[in-house]
Amino acid sequence: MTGPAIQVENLSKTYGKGASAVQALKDASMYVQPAEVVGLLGPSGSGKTTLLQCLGAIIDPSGGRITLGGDTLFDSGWQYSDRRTLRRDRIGFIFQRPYLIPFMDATENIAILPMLQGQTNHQAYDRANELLDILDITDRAAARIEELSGGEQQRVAIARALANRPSIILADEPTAPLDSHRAMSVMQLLHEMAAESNTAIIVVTHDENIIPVFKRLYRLRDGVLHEEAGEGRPFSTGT
Ligand SMILES: Nc1ncnc2c1ncn2[C@@H]1O[C@H](COP(=O)(O)OP(=O)(O)OP(=O)(O)O)[C@@H](O)[C@H]1O
Repeated sequence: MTGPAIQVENLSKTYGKGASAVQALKDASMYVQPAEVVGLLGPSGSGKTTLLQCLGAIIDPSGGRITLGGDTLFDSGWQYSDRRTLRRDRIGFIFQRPYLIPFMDATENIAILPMLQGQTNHQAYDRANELLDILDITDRAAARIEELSGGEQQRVAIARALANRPSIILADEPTAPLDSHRAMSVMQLLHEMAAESNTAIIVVTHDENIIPVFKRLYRLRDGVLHEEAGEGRPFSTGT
């Protein structure tokens, strides 16, 4: 193993200044190994979204260090001027709602990112078809987004997050809109995808049903991050 996919050291984030300043992250440190899926828990307002947005290079941390696959991304300042390209090429995002492009079909929604990355249409569609196959939704490839169920849409969103083979995926409550059976199958898929593509995945969740599947967890309280051992409960087969 070559070291963590992502390493965070003493990350802090303060919103605002003076009397109205909010210290949303206080010296947060964490790591995720390649192919590992970790949970990120914490009550509302504890800093989960702030941490995810710092890791996703969406907002600026106030201090600390973020290393992605050995490359320093942030060290008291961003080390990459083109953070849009950094996000597109190296980080995958899965949100609570899939945010798919409604006038494109499932395949096009997945192929668009590799095409933006500069791959040929042929390569991008090959990758999209491969992911549709792995995620077992090939039969819905040509469906418009509105014709897909919530679970199918979330599978397409997972495929899109994997399309550019990112080293890390940030998932913000990916199972929130799903019933418990679909939520568990999305979690199982995320674990399979992590193992298959050596991707590190951080899953923010409030979902009590899925918390037992994590082997390792981080919990935020008032901006302070702690590591915890999880149950690592196996997925039951045949569901
Ligand atoms: N843009 C902002 N400006 C000022 N304060 C903010 C901003 N965004 C978040 N905060 C504050 O930072 C703290 C952490 O917020 P954050 O959204 O990261 O929490 P969270 O754990 O994701 O909450 P939830 O589970 O409700 O989404 C909260 O006190 C919040 O009010």
